[in-house]
Amino acid sequence: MAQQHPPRSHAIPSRVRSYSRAGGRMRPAQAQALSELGPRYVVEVPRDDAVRTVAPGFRLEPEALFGHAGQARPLIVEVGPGSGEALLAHAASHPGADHLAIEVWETAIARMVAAIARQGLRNVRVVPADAAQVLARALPVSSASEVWVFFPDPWRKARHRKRRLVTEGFADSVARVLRPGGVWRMATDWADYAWQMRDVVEEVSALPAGLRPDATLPYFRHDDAGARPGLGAQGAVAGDPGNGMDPGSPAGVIGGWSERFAGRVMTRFEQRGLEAGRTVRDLRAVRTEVAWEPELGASMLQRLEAQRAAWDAVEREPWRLREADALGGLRPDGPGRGLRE
Ligand SMILES: C[S@@+](CC[C@H](N)C(=O)[O-])C[C@H]1O[C@@H](n2cnc3c(N)ncnc32)[C@H](O)[C@@H]1O
Repeated sequence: MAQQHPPRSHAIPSRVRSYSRAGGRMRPAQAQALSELGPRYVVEVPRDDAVRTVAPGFRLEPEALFGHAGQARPLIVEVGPGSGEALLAHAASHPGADHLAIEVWETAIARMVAAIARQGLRNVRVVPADAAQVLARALPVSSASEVWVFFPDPWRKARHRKRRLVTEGFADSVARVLRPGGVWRMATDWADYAWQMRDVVEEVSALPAGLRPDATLPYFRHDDAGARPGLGAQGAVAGDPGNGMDPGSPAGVIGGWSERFAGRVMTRFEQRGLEAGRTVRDLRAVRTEVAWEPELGASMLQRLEAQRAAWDAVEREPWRLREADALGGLRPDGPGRGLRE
């Protein structure tokens, strides 16, 4: 069946900044690498009203960008790749695929372009902009085979949670750019963020948004399997309450974690989490072949908007908690249902 897309409006992507640094001081060698190599690898992005924003009318054309207009190739998009270790390793071993890094931090971009040039990679380009805006409007619909978000900034404090990148709105944009069958990969070392990611994917897939959680390790609603090593896929039987499994959650269909993505290179962010004794969790969601009915898209947006308004009201008037809970959606004070590590 031909893929149809809902007439969704992405006119107002989040202006909440998910990053703490974009500029900063660079070493002279990094500044030189950026000015010499930037024109070859870094996409020039017309700005909206601030640095790292994307002008509303700007459209990226991946095939033209990689110099093979009219010829579709796999496209891997990494959001916040830092210095690009994972993406560049993948690009080196997959010369037939294009790789797009969307990163805001200039120092990381400078390191990345130096590494691209050093390794002689011809299939990597860098977009220096807020990924929330790039995915929401600059990348074409159904253009990416994979979207990666590894170790996004955790924003631990409750009042900072709203800065987290992985939200329902972001998930909707990921669904927008993924091709049917395309894969969204995530990883984090923060338990409550992992649960937020899982909740987001579940929430968005409960609406007909075209993302399906693709979990291979079942989770336990009442006692976190992911936080208890040894209780992995082998330790649990789907739907068996005797195993502590939530009887209502068939393993591998809803929720849960994925095995570590083999293409994920160990970075200092993962290393730091492991050294601090945190559990690293991978998640995966797949873009379904769902055919969109215009009314479906509209009702989905309406529901999301109602949920957001309800949770906004709770901030002002905390006694509205029950009403907001009844509407569902993500609690802004951090889903993850109280999991601590
Ligand atoms: C904690 S680092 C992780 C880097 C890398 N993914 C890794 O696993 O090592 C998060 C990165 O995401 C970038 N980032 C945060 N928000 C972003 C956004 N909205 N658009 C693009 N990059 C973003 C930050 O600049 C930073 O480089």
